Amino acid sequence: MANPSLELKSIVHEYGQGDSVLQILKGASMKLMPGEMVALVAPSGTGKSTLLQIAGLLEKPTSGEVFLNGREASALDDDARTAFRRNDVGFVYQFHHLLPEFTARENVMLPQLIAGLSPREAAERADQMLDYLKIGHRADHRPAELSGGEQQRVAIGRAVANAPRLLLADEPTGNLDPGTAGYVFEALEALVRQSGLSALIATHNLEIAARMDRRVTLQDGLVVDRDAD
Ligand SMILES: Nc1ncnc2c1ncn2[C@@H]1O[C@H](COP(=O)(O)OP(=O)(O)OP(=O)(O)O)[C@@H](O)[C@H]1O
Repeated sequence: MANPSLELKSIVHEYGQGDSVLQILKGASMKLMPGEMVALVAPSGTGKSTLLQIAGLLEKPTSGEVFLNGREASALDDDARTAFRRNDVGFVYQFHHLLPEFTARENVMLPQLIAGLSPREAAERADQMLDYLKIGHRADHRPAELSGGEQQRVAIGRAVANAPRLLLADEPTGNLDPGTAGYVFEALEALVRQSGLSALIATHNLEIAARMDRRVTLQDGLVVDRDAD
């Protein structure tokens, strides 16, 4: 059987020190299988962003293990973690974080250039990606010239430009009106389904969550199946 794209084992995470320690995750475990799209739906402050940051190797857990594609990643040194993150994980956030001085195409090219592709290859792939996300006609525009939904589609294109195996998204439609949110999620979903990557997506939008393969929540610092109730 294939390795999970992501496996979290008994993740504990604390913020603060001494008397002010706040234990947010208390032994959270979950698996995400290749091609699976899972919604993380939980109240504000329960640790969704923390969990995503740990899964994407942006934050080291206080204890516990993170496996990406079957490889234990939490024990790697900083350089190896960075390489792993760059090659295997794509991130989408609530706010697009596009670089304002670059065009849509250049924003999607950037991670590919960092990964070593030639400018010509990176531009070709960026254009394909933007076409796929139905914003090819906006490739030469800067983020400030794009609508919120268009900006977020560029951010999705950038996240998957290096063909990661895992996509982590933290409220990717949280900043959009409901109609635009649905449209942007459709583009994200089509891309995930077509490329076979796995996605863990934190969202407060229950309609969007309903369209994923399954839903989990965070309860008392643990990951719990949300479809059971
Ligand atoms: N760097 C930090 N230092 C101290 N406490 C933190 C830090 N980051 C997060 N927290 C606290 O940890 C808890 C969980 O935060 P987190 O951002 O993971 O929650 P969330 O479920 O993503 O919330 P939201 O839905 O509001 O984004 C919160 O109480 C938050 O205040």
